[in-house]
Formats: sequence, C-alpha cells, structure tokens
Amino acid sequence: METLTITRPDDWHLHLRDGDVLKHTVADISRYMGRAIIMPNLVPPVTNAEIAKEYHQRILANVPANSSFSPLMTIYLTDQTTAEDIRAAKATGIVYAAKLYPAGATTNSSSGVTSIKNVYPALQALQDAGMPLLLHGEVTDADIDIFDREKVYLDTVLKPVVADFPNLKIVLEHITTADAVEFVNNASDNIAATITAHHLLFNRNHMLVGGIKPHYYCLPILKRNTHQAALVKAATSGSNKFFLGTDSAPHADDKKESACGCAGAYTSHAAIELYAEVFEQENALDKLEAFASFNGPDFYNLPRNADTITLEKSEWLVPTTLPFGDAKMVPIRTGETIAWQVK
Ligand SMILES: NC(=O)N[C@@H](CC(=O)O)C(=O)O
Ligand SMILES: [Zn+2]
Ligand SMILES: [Zn+2]
Repeated sequence: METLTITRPDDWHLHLRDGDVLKHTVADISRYMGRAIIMPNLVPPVTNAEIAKEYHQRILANVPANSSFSPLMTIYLTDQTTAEDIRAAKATGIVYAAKLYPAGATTNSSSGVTSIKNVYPALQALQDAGMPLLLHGEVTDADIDIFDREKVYLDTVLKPVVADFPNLKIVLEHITTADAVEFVNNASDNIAATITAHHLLFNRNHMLVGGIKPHYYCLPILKRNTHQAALVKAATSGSNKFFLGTDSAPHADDKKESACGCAGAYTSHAAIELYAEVFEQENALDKLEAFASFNGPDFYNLPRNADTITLEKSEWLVPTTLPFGDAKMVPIRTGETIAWQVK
C-alpha cells in the first residue's frame, strides 16, 4: 500500500467554538495535528489575555490524554484594543497572534474593527512584539460584490497597512483569489497566507450548480475555478509563503440548512487527508510536508514538530453527520469517500 510519512503537521487557522462542542472539535483536531492557531470569534469574543487564558484552559481540558496537541491562542482586535492589550497578551506566553475581523465581514465579527486606523496603536505593538497580525481580508461595503471583496481589501486596506508597518508580520487568512496569491508572492518575507483544503478542492460551481448546497458556503466565498487553480498552484509550488490553515468552522446542521445559513465548512475530521488528495492530483506529494509542517512554524518562529505521521492510500467513507455537542453537523465530503487516511 502506498504510504507517505511527514513531519507532524499543524493547523494555522482553526475554529473550535466553546462549551459542550469542545469535546468533539478538540478530539478531532487532537488526532494528529501538533498545534493549531485558535480563532477568537466566540460570543463574546476573546478580546484580551485573561479571556484567552480561560479559553485555553477549557480547550486543554478536552485534549485526550494520548495526544500532545497544543492550542495556540489569539486575541480578537476591536476598535478599543490598546497597545497594552497586545503586550499583556504576548506576556501570557500562550497568545501567538492577533486576529482582525472587519466588523460585519463574517461569523461573529460584529465586534470587529470598523476602520483599520482604529487599531494602528495595536498594530504598532504587534510589530514591536514580532507578533503576527492575522487578517480576514474582505471589505464589507454594501456596494462591493461579494466575489470582489478580497481583492478590494488588498488594494484599499492591506497595501497601506504594509506601507505603514513594513516590519509587521501579516498572515492573510484563507485566501481565495489569484489576486491574493499574487499579492503575497510580490510582498516581503513578512507577508504569508493560509489556504484551506476546501478552497483547493472546490469552486463556486460546487456550491451553486444543480441546487444550492449550504455546506459549501463559507467566507470568503468560493470563487470561480480559475482562482481555485491559482490557489492550488500556490499551495503546491513549494513557496514558503503559503501554509496549511483549514479554517475548519463548524455550525450545527440546522444553522446551515436554513433560509439564512451560517458561513463555515467543517474539515477537521479529514484535514491532512483532503490536502493530500490535492497534492497527489498535482503530482506534488513531495511538497505536502513543507506546506503542512514546515512553512507555518518557520513563519511563526516556532520549532517544527519533532515527530511524524503516516498517511496511507486507503479509501474510507465520511459519515453523513458528526456529533456537535447535543446537535450534529455535516462535514465536508459528507457520505463520500476520501482517498487517504492517517494510520
Ligand atoms: N470561514 C467562515 O465561513 N466562517 C468562520 C469565520 C471566518 O473564518 O471568517 C466561522 O467562524 O464560522
Ligand atoms: Zn475569516
Ligand atoms: Zn476562520
């Protein structure tokens, strides 16, 4: 049987949520990921060091005893975040980045930032601390088409920020366009991007042709296939500017199968397996380890994981639903097969 052994991977963009679902989300991510950057968009959001420390404890309490999984916490920037908030977060030793959601851009972003200038003191503190800024890079203007919101963000918000903070480390999260790939490729070494498995595997036809399929609805929204192709090329190129971030974002099935469904796709049940399919299709399995296990820790100035995992080429069937606290959720590839599995 074909196998592939790689250094243990990490997930640089993950939503675990909170409360009684942690037993399910944390169990999934703890199976073979070494670390994950934990998104702070809870209700209410994780806006400071104290809240991050408490959330960190609740996550750790759900890590199975046989797992070495380590959650890397983030704080959620608001118009009120101060430089002191950043320094206090850094001082905890468990907070690794700050996340900027433009207000209204995505799930639980209503307390997000209304104008980038409002967080300039916080960005200065991040730059001084060498702590990455993580961006949900989409504008929210009503007159900007949802398929153009990432590109407009690059041109109107990110470019000036990069000019004003030339040494700030920035991760453009879950990129979805050829424009974002080009932006990152042309930027300095302190600008990188995460790419999700679902944006590599799918385009907007998967979501909209033959009936509207809410489980493919996530933000930034799936784009046309030419953008998907640019993402695949970037991820499998060997460039160290792109790394694994699943943006696995669970919602209970009734919150997605609804007249006003939530944005987010769940992939933690099969993260590295889904990426392996993409890299295999591109004849680039030799590039998977750098993307999944090297580029992220190198960018964050953290050690690479010291142990390995082994993937086997052996098909398995994804359950139609997975438990999600007292509810259930529908994972990506529901009821279909996946070609790889982790031993
Ligand atoms: N990606 C999504 O569609 N949803 C995320 C939020 C985010 O990452 O933007 C979520 O928290 O549900
Ligand atoms: Zn986002
Ligand atoms: Zn996310």
